[in-house]
Amino acid sequence: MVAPGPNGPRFTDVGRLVVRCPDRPGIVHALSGVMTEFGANITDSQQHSSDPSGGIFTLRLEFVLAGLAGRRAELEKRLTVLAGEWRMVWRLTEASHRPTLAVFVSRTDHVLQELIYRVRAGDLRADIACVVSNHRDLEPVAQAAGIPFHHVPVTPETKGEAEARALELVGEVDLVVLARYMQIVSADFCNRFPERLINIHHSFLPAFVGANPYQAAHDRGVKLIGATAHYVTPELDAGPIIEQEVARVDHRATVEDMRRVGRYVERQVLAQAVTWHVEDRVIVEGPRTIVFA
Ligand SMILES: Nc1nc2c(c(=O)[nH]1)N[C@@H](CN(C=O)c1ccc(C(=O)N[C@@H](CCC(=O)O)C(=O)O)cc1)CN2
Repeated sequence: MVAPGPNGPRFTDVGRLVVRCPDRPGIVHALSGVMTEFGANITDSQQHSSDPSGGIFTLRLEFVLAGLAGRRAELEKRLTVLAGEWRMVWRLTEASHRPTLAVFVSRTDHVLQELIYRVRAGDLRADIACVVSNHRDLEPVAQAAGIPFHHVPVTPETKGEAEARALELVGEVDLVVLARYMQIVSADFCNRFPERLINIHHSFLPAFVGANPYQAAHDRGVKLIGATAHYVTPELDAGPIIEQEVARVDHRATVEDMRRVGRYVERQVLAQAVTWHVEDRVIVEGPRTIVFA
């Protein structure tokens, strides 16, 4: 990230462009040519070709363009022309935009607390618009942080209505985070936030899918536990993985020991995934992601 500041560019002049298209020679030249046309200075560029013999090309540019907001429409018009020529899918964002998050929780607070801390510290450039929970345990946490808290109880019989109520309360946000929210969400919920719904699963996927992975890990006698942040799909814990981490345990670890050690892994993994997402560093390619960290 370009370091804005007294000697750096104005934050409002920093833009990001993410591009995906069929891979062929000349793409980088064409894109950098457009940047040059507008007098934009490319400050960071990362790219990936899925197959050297011709697959999918993915690129992420950071650039500085004086008066970006006022020239955005003109730049988007030019990129639209280029996209037609190269069959590109593209996304342009202004680094000064602070994405809004809705965070869904149940009873455990460590992941929510991590997000609140990182927003307050300025490490996560986003704003938590609301917290939604099927329990009231974490209402004091949200209130202490000045974040609206919505209690939406869920029972097997009322799951559909509860989800509709939650979505109505959330409204339009940039990203929804399931921060140890212990409810399986519907396909409709997933489709409302395509590639904008992130879950933290408390195991090193694909191991131990489901609601109680630490018990399953203990029963299996693992020597490593872990956490996985992934985009949410209707299939449980099977969405594209964004970030993972593991921690060592041994024969002395109880299930509670695993939960305690795992909490520190979960909070780090989820916060890193959300940070990369809001910085436009994660691109979904089929069942996997490309992360331009
Ligand atoms: N559609 C999806 N929904 C959710 C996913 C997902 O990948 N796709 N991840 C889960 C999180 N999770 C594990 O990380 C998880 C949460 C809950 C359950 C579960 O069986 N819940 C029961 C109710 C349990 C209860 O009431 O205490 C259920 O929903 O019927 C499994 C895995 C979040 N949602």
